[in-house]
Amino acid sequence: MIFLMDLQVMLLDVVYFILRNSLRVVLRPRTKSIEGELVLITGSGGGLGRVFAQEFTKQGADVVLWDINGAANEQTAALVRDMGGKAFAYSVDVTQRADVYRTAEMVRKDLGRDVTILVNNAGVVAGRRLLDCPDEVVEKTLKVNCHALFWQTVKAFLPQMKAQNHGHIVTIASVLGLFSTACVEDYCASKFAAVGFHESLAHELLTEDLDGVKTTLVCPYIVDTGMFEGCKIRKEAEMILPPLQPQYCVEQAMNAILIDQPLVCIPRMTYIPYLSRLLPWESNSVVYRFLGSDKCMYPFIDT
Ligand SMILES: NC(=O)C1=CN([C@@H]2O[C@H](COP(=O)(O)OP(=O)(O)OC[C@H]3O[C@@H](n4cnc5c(N)ncnc54)[C@H](OP(=O)(O)O)[C@@H]3O)[C@@H](O)[C@H]2O)C=CC1
Ligand SMILES: CC1=C(/C=C/C(C)=C/C=C/C(C)=C/C=O)C(C)(C)CCC1
Repeated sequence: MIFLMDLQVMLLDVVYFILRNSLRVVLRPRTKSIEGELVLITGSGGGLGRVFAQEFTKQGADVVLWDINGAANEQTAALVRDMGGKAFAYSVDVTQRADVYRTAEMVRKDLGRDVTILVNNAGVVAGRRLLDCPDEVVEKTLKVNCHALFWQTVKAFLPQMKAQNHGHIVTIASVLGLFSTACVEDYCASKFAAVGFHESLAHELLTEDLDGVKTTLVCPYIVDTGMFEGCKIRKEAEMILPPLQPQYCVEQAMNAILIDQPLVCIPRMTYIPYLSRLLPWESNSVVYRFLGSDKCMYPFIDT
């Protein structure tokens, strides 16, 4: 009897969430205020990280900026201060566990408060054919894009968020963490791992009833930051699915964060190849070939 009642409640919940999320496409839900929150952004020295710093500042949050490139990071901090915001820049190599823990402690001491929003954004890609790629380069991709998530999130900042049942963990993964293509083995492996890490953590928080600690997984398509310079699909397909502008990508991610959306693929059209993973492998391959997405990385790895 209890089983049947649980089943009924579960089915009603499933339908409710499908309807709610479909409605969210047309009716924008209320966004939360993050004024005064302390946001830590990794990889803030350029690309998406820099735009995130500016967008969080516009929302009234203070930003802690972590990047391996001290000079570039200081430039981001200066841009934030020009906007009237508060920025605190630290040079950190997120692959170095000890460096991460030491800097996390320094942030706590310097600012006297805890990070409440963590944006795991730093990322790298080898950009070489697997057999031409030195082991250390493969290892670096996995360390930056995946291992670092453990040090930053679990060890350095999550304990305080859990203790206060307040916070938000944002993982900047990629559509290449949901489906793959040729010649980016290091990157896909690391981003699929990042997605797995993020989702498992999100489940863990839910099972512990820590509903004040939110999670958002961001999966963008190609963004024009230079990281994937040259990556291209078929011309005709590119007219429908052009590379994203960094500003647009970050605005979409911010919308998702501010409404506590658990997953966002940018643009929405990229949910389609994610779902089509259920089709036979061969069917997907012919679609890839037709769209030129099987060899989309060739111009990138050859540059
Ligand atoms: N660009 C794209 O097409 C897409 C990107 N993404 C993801 O978005 C995120 C941001 O990418 P994007 O802005 O394009 O990349 P960028 O290369 O422009 O920026 C990444 C930043 O991370 C820094 N960084 C690299 N390694 C470390 C490290 N060990 N410790 C600290 N900081 C480090 C880089 O410093 P330095 O420059 O000195 O290396 C750089 O400032 C990444 O996770 C990426 O995988 C997702 C989908 C598409
Ligand atoms: C594979 C594939 C596609 C192309 C994807 C590309 C080109 C993704 C590039 C992503 C990047 C560069 C992510 C960085 O993190 C389509 C056309 C969507 C549809 C079919 C499957």
